[in-house]
Amino acid sequence: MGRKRLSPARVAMLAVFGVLLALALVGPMLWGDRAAAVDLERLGEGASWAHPFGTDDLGRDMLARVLVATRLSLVLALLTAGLGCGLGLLLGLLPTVLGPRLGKLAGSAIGLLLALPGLLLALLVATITGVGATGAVVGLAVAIAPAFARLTQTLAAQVAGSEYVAAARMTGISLPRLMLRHVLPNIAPALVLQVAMAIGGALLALSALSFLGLGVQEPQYDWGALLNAGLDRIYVTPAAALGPGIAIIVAGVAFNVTGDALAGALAGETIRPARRSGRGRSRSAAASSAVPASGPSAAGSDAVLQVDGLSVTFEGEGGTLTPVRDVSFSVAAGERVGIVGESGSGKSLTALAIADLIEPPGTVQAERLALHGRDPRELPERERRRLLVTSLAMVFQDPLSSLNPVLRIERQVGEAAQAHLGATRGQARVRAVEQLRELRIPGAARRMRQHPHELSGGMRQRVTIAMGLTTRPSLIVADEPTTALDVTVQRQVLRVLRRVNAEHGTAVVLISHDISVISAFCERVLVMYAGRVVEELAADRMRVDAAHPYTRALLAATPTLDADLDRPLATIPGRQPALDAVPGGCAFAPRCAHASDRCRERLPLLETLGEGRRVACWHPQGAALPVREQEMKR
Ligand SMILES: Nc1ncnc2c1ncn2[C@@H]1O[C@H](COP(=O)(O)OP(=O)(O)OP(=O)(O)O)[C@@H](O)[C@H]1O
Repeated sequence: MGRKRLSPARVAMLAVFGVLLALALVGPMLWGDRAAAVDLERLGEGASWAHPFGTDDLGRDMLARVLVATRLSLVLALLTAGLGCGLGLLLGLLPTVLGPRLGKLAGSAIGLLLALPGLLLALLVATITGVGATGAVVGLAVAIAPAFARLTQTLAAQVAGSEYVAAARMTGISLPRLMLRHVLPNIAPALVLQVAMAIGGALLALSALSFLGLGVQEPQYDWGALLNAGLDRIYVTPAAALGPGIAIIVAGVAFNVTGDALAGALAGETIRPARRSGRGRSRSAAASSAVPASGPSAAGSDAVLQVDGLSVTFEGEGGTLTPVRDVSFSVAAGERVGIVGESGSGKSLTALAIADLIEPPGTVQAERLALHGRDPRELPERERRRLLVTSLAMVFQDPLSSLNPVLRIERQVGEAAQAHLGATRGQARVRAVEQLRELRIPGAARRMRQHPHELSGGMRQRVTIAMGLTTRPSLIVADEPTTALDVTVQRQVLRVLRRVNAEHGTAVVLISHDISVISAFCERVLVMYAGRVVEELAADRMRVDAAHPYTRALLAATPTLDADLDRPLATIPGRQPALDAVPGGCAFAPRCAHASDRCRERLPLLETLGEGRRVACWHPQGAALPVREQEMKR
């Protein structure tokens, strides 16, 4: 990324800002005596060579007083903005930190404070704390805080909902660390600009209060107090008011421009917009975790993952939606299982539920949801988090939004090792380089120093996989990991996953809407439709064994090497039912050529047809399959 050039106007304002800071530092030392020197022979004089801004009522040089007042004016403005923004920051982070219920309360409190007129609030507090500089600073700080809190709240909510924060949460890091490392750095550029504007605003407001006699009191003086003194004689000797007036305006603009430049520089260096998937909700990220060498025990089964009766529901204003219904499956150690289905069939929510990443108002119900035989929901919070973090790695669709834009690769890849294996920063770094090398990422040591935006899409995805593998996971759930990548890079990424599976025996659940990707990569496939698993079968037998009309339709819509190129590809007529209109019987019935009245009225259960083979259909196609009567279950 090329460095953006500053415009001449910005450079000039930055120079002015520097001059103001220098004046604040040395002004009172250089001109303090002259500013305090009373000259009874030159009372209230106009502009002259000796006194460019004239003199005040006691004959003191106005220019010297304006220069000396720079320090107090700036210090008070900085204090006000610092206090106000600090209060606002704490208040604004509360909704994110406190969780949904208490957070809502904190959000309402911010709304209430915002509704109060700022100036009234400032005057009220200033009256309580007493007229003077302290009262003005505290009063204005309280007035600034609510707006800053609302901005912080909005920005933090955006970042907290991002995939890289989900990824960081999967590493099990503590809340303060999550806020400090992942949330605050990403909202900083917008906040810096706001702080700079708050300083400029505070400068004006403090000057106004001093001008009204409510701010700085004699013998101290700031630009506002000088303006007050000069304004009395504005028609006689306008220069006396001009000096402090110009100082206030120039300083206000300089702060705003400097803040803007600083925010731009921060944003330019750190944040680039996340590439959206273009498929509704963009979801991608890498969440990482892994199993330690000892790993959780398989508790009498070699299933890495066991899911029984999993449903995900969302309570909304229009009622309850259940996008995932009664999903059951297991994954054995070292197995490669695919989940395929059209967009909206519930694949990703299934993955998120497994990783405990469903956010309220979503809820997860399951008879069993066990990793290595242990159901995280039955464990105390710390153990639950640790089991998840040390058993499961997730790789999502868009690698750019999976990675925290402000952190170097080394910090992100090493994070799980630091948080859960007790690795020091140095050890985590070594582990991270090893991991990148293991994934054959060229120039691993150099990559470690880079930020996500400096890597190509495929490289980023490999880094997100590396994040997940740092602590040797026994299961990787990869949700559309190649959808955002071009075909060549897709192949490289799948090859990486395949190698990890082969070399470390890591089980992989690969989620995709592309049945050809799934059948090429996986050993076993689950086909999902409208939130349910409708068929499970061996990947290499798909074209022979597929019994559900939906699976067959998906296959027919995928070109094969021996396909007749003159014939158009088959498409599946109709569309999946909306979540609030899933029919009572088989959800695929309205699109199915074989549907009967029974299909429309009664829900077919997922029946076991043999080892690793299940189908939920009243009229399974292909080889002689029994058509079973089943109980209706919704
Ligand atoms: N937070 C939510 N609130 C309500 N509905 C949701 C929420 N998240 C997802 N859904 C809905 O649940 C259904 C299943 O979503 P999911 O993302 O699991 O589908 P998917 O099969 O992974 O599709 P895609 O590949 O497009 O992501 C969709 O209709 C989706 O709109």
